[in-house]
Amino acid sequence: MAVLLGAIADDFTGATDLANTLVQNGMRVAQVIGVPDAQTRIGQADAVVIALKSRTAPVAQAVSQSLSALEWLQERGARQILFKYCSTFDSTSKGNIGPVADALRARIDSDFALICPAFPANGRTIYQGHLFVGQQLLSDSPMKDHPLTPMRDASLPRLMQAQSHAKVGLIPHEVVRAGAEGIAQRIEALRAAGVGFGVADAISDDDLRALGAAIADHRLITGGSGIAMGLPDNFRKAGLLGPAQPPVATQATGRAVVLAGSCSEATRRQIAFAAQIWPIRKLDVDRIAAGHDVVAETRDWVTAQPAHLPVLIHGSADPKEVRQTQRRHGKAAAGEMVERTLGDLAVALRRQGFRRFVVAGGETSGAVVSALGIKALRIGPEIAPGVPWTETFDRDRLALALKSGNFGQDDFFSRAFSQGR
Ligand SMILES: Nc1ncnc2c1ncn2[C@@H]1O[C@H](COP(=O)(O)OP(=O)(O)OP(=O)(O)O)[C@@H](O)[C@H]1O
Ligand SMILES: O=C(O)[C@@H](O)C(=O)CO
Repeated sequence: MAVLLGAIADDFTGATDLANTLVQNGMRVAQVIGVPDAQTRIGQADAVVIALKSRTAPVAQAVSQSLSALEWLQERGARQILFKYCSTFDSTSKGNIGPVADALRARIDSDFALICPAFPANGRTIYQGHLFVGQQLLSDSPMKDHPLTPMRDASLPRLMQAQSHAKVGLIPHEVVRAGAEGIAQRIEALRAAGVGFGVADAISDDDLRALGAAIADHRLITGGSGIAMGLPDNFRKAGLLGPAQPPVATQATGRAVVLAGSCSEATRRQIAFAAQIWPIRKLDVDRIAAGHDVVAETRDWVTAQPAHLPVLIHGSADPKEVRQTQRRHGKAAAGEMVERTLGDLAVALRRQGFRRFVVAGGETSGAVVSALGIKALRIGPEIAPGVPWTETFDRDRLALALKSGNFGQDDFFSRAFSQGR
């Protein structure tokens, strides 16, 4: 059976977020890690989400990986392609959202694509082209201090225009609110004016569903997981998608660990909460840089903890400390050292019988999932908006929850291990 929707996600937590939305809206979804090869089995899937680690990769690499992913999806007959990026539009003036979207648009030969990172359930809304995080403009939110992609502007048309060769326009809320027909007319007008990308305002799930209905025949869509909400219904209306199946709980049993690399405010609050109930340990970036075997030291510390409790290991630090660490070691190197250490730790802990992993942060999830050699994930029940449990297909099952840095309640980690499966 051909794939209906093919998605290319620029990080791993973003991929599970999107896969979760599609599962919640009744699609069978396979999430694959990296561009699949001929051997990758995806089972019976209505949608395939390819998780890349391209958000902060060099531009040329992000573009070429995304085009390879596109080719694989097109070979499987995908009717519609969704380029999934972060609901906080994580990028720099060089990219990678603009260059990847430009390249996909050219390859698909689509003259117009939507830009809509809105995710109202997690407080990301768009009004007059400005992205809000809760009550704050993106540029006033904690995203201004992100270790890799600090967001210092909230205007999506301006952010996109700096990265893309195409003309960028706006579909304002008054049009979106009026429904799918008006949205389609506005898109036609933008197209006629030579606009290649249209930022769509959206402040509610109803807005996202109206947008979804208006873009049923678009071959390329770009946005956050929210814009995917209305897409399964388009396939259902066209008689291509069967009735919804509820997600199946994960089966993995074994010790539980949280590996956190995200430095977001939400993750730091979640770590502080977990510190009251579980053993937790912070990685020392200077010791990693000095060549100490921090993986072995941390693994030995884990072994000494009570086996019935989850443990939490984090690189995460507040913005001031992150800045100081970056000054000492360089921005990319500091991030890479923490990611590599957490990835190697995941491998060491799997050898010690750990089977349930919560990973905080998109880049961090990329590092951990790659180190564990995971090729594909099945999507299980939702723990919090945008974060499902997932499970590997192998006989020696691992359950993983890949948590976007900013997502989840303060007690997310304990919720995940107690109720999420
Ligand atoms: N103490 C630290 N000093 C410098 N960099 C750090 C430190 N701790 C973590 N990092 C790095 O910060 C980056 C955090 O990015 P990551 O994508 O994992 O989280 P996030 O951006 O909050 O999550 P998401 O992408 O899901 O929104 C990683 O590269 C991580 O290695
Ligand atoms: O859209 C989001 O906020 C998340 O899915 C994500 O991409 C975090 O890395």
